[in-house]
Amino acid sequence: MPVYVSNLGFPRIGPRRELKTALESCWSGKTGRDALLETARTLRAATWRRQQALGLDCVPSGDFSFYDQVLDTSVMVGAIPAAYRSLGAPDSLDVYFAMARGTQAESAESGCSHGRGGADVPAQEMTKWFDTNYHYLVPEIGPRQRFELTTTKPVDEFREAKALGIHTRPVIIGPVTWLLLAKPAQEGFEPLSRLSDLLPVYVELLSRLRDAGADWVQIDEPALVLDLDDAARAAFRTAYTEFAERVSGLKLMLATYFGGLGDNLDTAVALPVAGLHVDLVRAPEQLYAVAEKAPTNLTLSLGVVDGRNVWKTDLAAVLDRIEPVAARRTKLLIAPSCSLLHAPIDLALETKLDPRVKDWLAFGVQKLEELALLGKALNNGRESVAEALATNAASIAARRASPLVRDPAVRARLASVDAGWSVRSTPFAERTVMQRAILDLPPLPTTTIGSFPQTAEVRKARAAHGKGVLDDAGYNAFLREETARAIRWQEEIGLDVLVHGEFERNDMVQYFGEQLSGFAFTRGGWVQSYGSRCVRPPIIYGDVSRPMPMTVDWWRYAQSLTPRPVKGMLTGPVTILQWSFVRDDQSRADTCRQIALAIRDEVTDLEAAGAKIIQIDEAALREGLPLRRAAWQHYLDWAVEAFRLAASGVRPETQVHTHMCYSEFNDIIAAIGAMDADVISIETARSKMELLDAFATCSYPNEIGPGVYDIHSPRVPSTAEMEALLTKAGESLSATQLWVNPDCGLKTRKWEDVKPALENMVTAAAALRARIRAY
Ligand SMILES: Nc1nc2c(c(=O)[nH]1)N[C@@H](CNc1ccc(C(=O)N[C@@H](CCC(=O)N[C@@H](CCC(=O)N[C@@H](CCC(=O)O)C(=O)O)C(=O)O)C(=O)O)cc1)CN2
Ligand code: MET
Ligand SMILES: [Zn+2]
Repeated sequence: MPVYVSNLGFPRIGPRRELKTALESCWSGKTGRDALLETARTLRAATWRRQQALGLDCVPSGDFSFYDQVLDTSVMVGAIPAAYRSLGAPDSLDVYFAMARGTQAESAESGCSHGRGGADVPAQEMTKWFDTNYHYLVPEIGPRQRFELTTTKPVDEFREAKALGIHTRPVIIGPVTWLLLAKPAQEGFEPLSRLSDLLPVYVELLSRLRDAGADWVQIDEPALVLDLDDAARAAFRTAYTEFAERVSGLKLMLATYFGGLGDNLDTAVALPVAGLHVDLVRAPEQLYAVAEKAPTNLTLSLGVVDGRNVWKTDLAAVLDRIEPVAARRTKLLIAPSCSLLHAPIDLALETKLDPRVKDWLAFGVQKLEELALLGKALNNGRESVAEALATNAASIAARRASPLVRDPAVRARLASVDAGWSVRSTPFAERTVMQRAILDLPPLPTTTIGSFPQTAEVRKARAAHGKGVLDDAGYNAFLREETARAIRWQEEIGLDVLVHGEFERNDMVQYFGEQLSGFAFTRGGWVQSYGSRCVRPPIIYGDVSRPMPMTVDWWRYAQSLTPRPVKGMLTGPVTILQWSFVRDDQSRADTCRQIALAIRDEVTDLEAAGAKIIQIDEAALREGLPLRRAAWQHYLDWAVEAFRLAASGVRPETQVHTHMCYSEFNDIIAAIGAMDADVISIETARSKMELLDAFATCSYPNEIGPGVYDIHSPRVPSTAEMEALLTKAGESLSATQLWVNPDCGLKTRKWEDVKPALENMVTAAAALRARIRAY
């Protein structure tokens, strides 16, 4: 039996972000719904045809989404909270986009929204998909949730492909993972307890897929790589036994990814499914155990090409490992480790990359080419593709031997770092006294997280500059004007600690990546982050250093305009690491330490230029946490150490801030304390300050700015709302500890929302100050 070549999912944004453009155009009312549907159909067709042309035996369908695949699943099974149901038919795009984005902002926007009547409904909560920078919309499940098949999206898309003559393997999210990702609609409730009510909907869906002609269905259960309790393991047995008993004539490929099955392996191989996909990139060591334990009639899908990174696969090394398995097993597939959702689409579009580095890379399309090649080598012998294998081997060898990846100066410097480099010279209790004397801020000082709106004008100017249409002088003058306006406005409304606004930055990671040595960056290597929002993660291919100051001139200019302190604004080493494609030839910890030294240089340069406050954002610290608890401590040790290495080169008078968003702090509060930032700002508005419990319980000693303004929504919070949140914060923390700020940066918002919101925030802080003074 041959080895089949398959894919688990392809990016849906389109090679030129066609879906982003169509979505935003529709949301803004510029184009209608039909145009959006048409773009989506065209993209799906092109994606299927392309994969078929690449020689895949197994092309996925159902991996398309207008916003998020978890939201698709929620809507499909009817998990639509009451607030959204009044906005339209449950299977309509009105309801779908309302769940994704809330409704207040769109009340003025026509195209995609009909009959909302100015409803003010917030979006569903968004959080990170496992350890990726992709966000999903969190399902909300209560005890009375009625499940019913509300859309037949997977069936529709299967038929759509079939009509084009392409027989696909539909992809759906499995019921157990979906329930484990859900949050309870009321405290103390366990969404997983609703499994038996959910299963009939899945049975109906699977039956319909079979009736439509599907023979295999890929059912994603990445939760199988997490630490699971007995109840969760039992849920897997219940669900898949039910499917085996109630759906005949359909084979399920149970897909696991982002890690090894570990102690869930016995559970997984015992499930009555026809196939099991395992991630052999994150967990290569599990190949032996999986092959050993999997019954011979279980089709194995081996994830041998990295779906989470951009490096060419060492094809000979993969063949060395797979050939012995292929010789012994008859039912075998090869695939990417996970869906290609997390990879950029096509390297061929990168015309400006250093050709030496480009030769080491494979994006989504190239990864599928690698798989096709591996399939030929396994089925027809390596000699049948000898030339292609030799070319691949040459690229792998060139990268390994390249002087581009090693910088002796960086290595020598890192070797000379001693423990003293990552400790502030003075303890916080003494630093804070010195900082207070210098900064002379009122109690409850107000500030923002850094970015101000990235308006169309700002992006256009940058695009024009990139194309050479706007020269350096013109671009700089434009950015200075934006910055000056932002500074003036912050002074006017009475913010205490100002920011320059980050207008010069395309993205908080890419901006630094473009200036650091050892990094490459792409023109079109977009990856979806959430909805229509995308990022171009830089590629770290070599040792990292900072040839020149990166932010000092912008800071200096902004500070020259005002007597109030302007924060120096940097992205921290863990976040730069986490949101880049990282080299796979050394540990993440080592790469992170190199970045930390580069940021440390920037920190000390900002201080030398006169900055009294420097913020080092570590937005991704929590998401970098390994999926398995056993690996946490090791990660936290090196991640915190890297932050401290970046932050500790300054005098005690210099105040170091950090910022984190989307963080569940309870589990990692000790590590956050160990970062020893003088001030931390965190996202707390949506959770109504619940996050602060962790800080209060551990008597967190340093200063904290709990976000009082949810920036992910265009809604303008009232003064009373923010005052109430601050009062609540004051109950768990001391007033001398508190700062007042939004949840996160304001780059995705519009000035017309930001202005009243921040004015209200300043008023709320003033009201609270007055109350404190009255005591
Ligand atoms: N890397 C990263 N990850 C993160 C965040 C983050 O800020 N950065 N924040 C959190 C939430 N995630 C987010 C991810 C993306 C965006 C975002 O706003 N992305 C922008 C792109 C940002 C960017 O790179 N902008 C470039 C390119 C802009 C662009 O599209 N230009 C046009 C032309 C310009 C025009 O005419 O409009 C083009 O190149 O085609 C720039 O400003 O220079 C978008 O999708 O719209 C926001 C939040 C978590 N993860
Ligand atoms: N300084 C950054 C900003 O304000 C921090 C964002 S965290 C995703 O945009
Ligand atoms: Zn943030």
